[in-house]
Amino acid sequence: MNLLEIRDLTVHFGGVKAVDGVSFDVAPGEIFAIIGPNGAGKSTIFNLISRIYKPTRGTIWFDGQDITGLKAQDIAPLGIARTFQNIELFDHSTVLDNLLMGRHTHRKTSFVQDALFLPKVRREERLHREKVEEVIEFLELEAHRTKMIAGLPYGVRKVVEIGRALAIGPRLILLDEPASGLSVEETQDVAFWIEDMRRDMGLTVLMVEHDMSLVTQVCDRVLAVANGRPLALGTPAEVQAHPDVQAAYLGTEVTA
Ligand SMILES: Nc1ncnc2c1ncn2[C@@H]1O[C@H](COP(=O)(O)OP(=O)(O)OP(=O)(O)O)[C@@H](O)[C@H]1O
Repeated sequence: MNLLEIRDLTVHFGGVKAVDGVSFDVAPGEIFAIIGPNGAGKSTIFNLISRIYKPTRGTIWFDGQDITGLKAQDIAPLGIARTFQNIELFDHSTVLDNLLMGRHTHRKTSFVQDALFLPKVRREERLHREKVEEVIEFLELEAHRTKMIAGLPYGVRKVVEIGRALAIGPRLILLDEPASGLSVEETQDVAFWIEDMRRDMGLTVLMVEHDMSLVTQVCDRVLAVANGRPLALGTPAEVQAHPDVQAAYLGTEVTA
């Protein structure tokens, strides 16, 4: 069974068909990319999956459940985490606190229990900290754990953004342009982490990315979109060679 099934996904903003009849499946353990020129509708597909936008038409199924009608806050507890193109962290909190905030979606204790700091609360708190420490170790963030986000270089903030999503403990992670603004070396680190997310954490990865060298290196399959419409679906090599994809990119910058 597929982990994610998207059927005929469509959203119109006034006269703009931002996403128009997009269908694709993502298998458990797959690393899948959505590519396309600027304004193609890639981030809008992410916003539809994470229920920030309501589709005009179409359905989204996750792990056999129709999630099309769910609220945005119900998505993370199901096991879907995401990063944002424009990093969304708390600038005046530490790396550790930002990652711990990612865990809040799992809080099972009540406000009163928290205030009294009962054994159940202490146990839960310990579990959250253990999970966050695993993420810090995985992403090699030890040197930055008590630093404020605001003072960190862009490349490190980008990694913390991935960490915040991982701290949720998802089964599916949506990465919105994980390599944008990164150096070649930093992008290579991201490539290794994405592969390790699958191998060591059993994650399924859906990403939007412009950097075709990263896509080619890590992705099993790619969906190309333009003007909200699907253009081609297949391996990175098949999609890159597709005439409609090449035509869509004509006159735009593609990093290869
Ligand atoms: N909330 C919104 N209201 C109106 N139009 C929107 C909204 N969100 C997206 N759009 C429009 O939908 C289209 C697709 O935008 P989207 O951000 O999904 O593209 P993208 O492929 O992610 O582009 P980029 O690679 O530049 O990030 C654009 O024309 C955009 O202006």
